[in-house]
Amino acid sequence: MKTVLVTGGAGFIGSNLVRHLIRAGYRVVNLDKLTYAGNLASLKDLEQDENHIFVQGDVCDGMLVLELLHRYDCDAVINLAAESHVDRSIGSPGMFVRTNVVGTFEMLEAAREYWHALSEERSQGFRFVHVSTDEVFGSLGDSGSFTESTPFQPNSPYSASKAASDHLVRSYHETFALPTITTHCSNNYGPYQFPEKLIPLMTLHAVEGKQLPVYGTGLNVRDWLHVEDHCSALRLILESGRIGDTYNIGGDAERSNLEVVHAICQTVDELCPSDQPSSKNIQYVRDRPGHDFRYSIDASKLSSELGWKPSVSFEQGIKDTVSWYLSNPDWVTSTREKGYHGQRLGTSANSMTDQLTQSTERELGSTVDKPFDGVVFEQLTQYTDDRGWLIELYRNDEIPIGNEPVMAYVSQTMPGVSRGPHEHVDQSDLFGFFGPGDFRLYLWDSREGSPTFGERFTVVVGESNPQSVIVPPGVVHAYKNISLRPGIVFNAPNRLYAGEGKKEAVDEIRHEDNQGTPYQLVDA
Ligand SMILES: Cc1cn([C@H]2C[C@H](O)[C@@H](COP(=O)(O)OP(=O)(O)O[C@H]3O[C@H](C)C(=O)[C@H](O)[C@H]3O)O2)c(=O)[nH]c1=O
Repeated sequence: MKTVLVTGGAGFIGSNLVRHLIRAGYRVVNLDKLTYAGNLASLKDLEQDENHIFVQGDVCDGMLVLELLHRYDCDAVINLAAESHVDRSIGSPGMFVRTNVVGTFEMLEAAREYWHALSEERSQGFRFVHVSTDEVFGSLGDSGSFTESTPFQPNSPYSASKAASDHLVRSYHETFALPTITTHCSNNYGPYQFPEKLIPLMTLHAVEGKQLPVYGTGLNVRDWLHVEDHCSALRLILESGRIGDTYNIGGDAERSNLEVVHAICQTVDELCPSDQPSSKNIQYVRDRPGHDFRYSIDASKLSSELGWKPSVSFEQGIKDTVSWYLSNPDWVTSTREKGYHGQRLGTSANSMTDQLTQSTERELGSTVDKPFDGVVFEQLTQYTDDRGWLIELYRNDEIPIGNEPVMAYVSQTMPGVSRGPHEHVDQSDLFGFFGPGDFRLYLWDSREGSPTFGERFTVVVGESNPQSVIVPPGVVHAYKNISLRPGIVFNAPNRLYAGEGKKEAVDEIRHEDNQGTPYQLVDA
C-alpha cells in the first residue's frame, strides 16, 4: 500500500481527494492547519479509517513536514494547502503569500531532504504533485483557451501567490531534479465547498431567500470542474504523469456566472418549491476589483496523454451539488461556526473597511489618540554597552498590582502577518515590543460600561519604538508585523495558558476566527 502526504486535506478539494485516494487503496497522511476553510466535519466518515492519519499543522512548519514524511514513510506528496479565495486575497494578501508561497517553499525543502535520503528504488517512485489553478494564466477575452504553455499573467494577489509557488516547484525540478508535477485546474464545485464561493453561496442564499449578489454584469465566464473529476485526474497524474511536466484539468463546461446562478435557482425551485422563483433575488452588485473576465481550459494534453476526461456533466453536477447542500444542514452549520455568514468580501483594496461598515454585530466608535484606562504603555530603555543591549521588563515593584506575570513566552511573527484580534476574560497580557521588527498594535475597548467603550487605539511599536504594554481583560488586541523581516514579541501574562497543568479552557475570545468581526486591522 502506498502512502501519500496530502496537505490541506480538510479543505474542499482536499477532503474529496483524501476520500478518493483511500477508496482507491492508498494510505493518506492528511496535514491541515484547520483555518476557517478546513473542517473535520468534511472527513467525518473517515474518522475510524485506519488509512486516514490526520495531523493538524502548518505547511510553513518544514520540520513537521519532514518528520511526517519520515514517520509515515511517504511515497508521494500532493500539495493542496492554500489560501484559495480571491476576494479574501484582496483584503488580506499577506496570508496568501505566507501559506501559498512560503508554505510551498517549506514543503519543497522538506520533500527534497526526504527524497535525497530515500533508496534509489524508492526515490525513483517518489512524486511531488503541486495543485495550482488556471488563474495563474490571467484573463481571456471571448475566445481562446489556456494551454500548458500559456504565459503566466496573474491578476489577483491569490493568483500571483499561486504563480509564485508554481515557479518555485518548477525550479526545484530544474535545479534539484525533485520529481515534481504541477496541475492547473479550473473552478471546482461539489460537496464540502466552503460557502464563500459562488456555487455554495448562491445555493444557500437561494434556499434562505436571501439576496443573490452577482458581481458586475454577471457575464464573466468560468469553466466548471466537478471535484470528483478533479480528484480522478489528480490520481491519474500522480500514478502516470510525466515528471517535471504540467497538466491542465478542466470540466469542459464554460458558463457565465448568470447562467450558473440561474441553474442553481432552477434546482432550488424544483427541490424546495415556493410562490416566487428564487431568481427574483438576483442583485447586481459592485464588481470585484481586478475581476478576470473569462477562464477557459484546454485539457487536451491530459486526455491525449493519459486518457482522462471529465465524467460529470455540469447540469447533473449542479443538481447533485444543490441537493447535497440541502441534505447536509449540519455540515453547513459547522462552517458558520467559523464566523462566515455569507457577507460580501473584498469589495475594494481596503475591503476590511467595507466589512467594518457592513458589520451589524457591533457599532464601533472612533479611533482615539490616547490609550484607554487600564492599558499601560511604558517606553523601554535599552542599556547598551560593548556586548550589545539589555532591557528590563516588568519589575514586580513597578507594575500595577494584580498584573503580576505567572509565565512568559516569546513569539515570532512573519512579515505582513498578524496575530489577533482577540480578548481575554480574566487575563492581562504584559507585552514587550523591542524588535527585531516593528508592529502595528491595535486595541479596541470592548468593556461595556467603560467610558471609552467601542473606541480604538493604534500605535506602531517595536524596534523603532520599544514599549511594554499591559493589556487588561476586555480590551481586544491584535498586532501585525509591518516590517520586512520576521519580528519578535514578548509576553508575560498574569494567567497560565490553559491553566494549571494545561487542563483548563483557554481564556481567549478569538475574533480572528470570525471573518465578519468589527475588529478589523485597517490603518485609517
Ligand atoms: C462569491 C461570488 C462570486 N461571484 C463571481 C466571481 C467569479 O467571476 C465567479 C466565481 O467566483 P469564486 O469566488 O467562486 O471563484 P473564482 O474567483 O473564479 O476562483 C475559484 O476558482 C479558481 C480556479 C481558483 O483557483 C480559486 O481558488 C477559486 O476560488 O463568480 C459573484 O458574482 N458573486 C459572488 O457572491
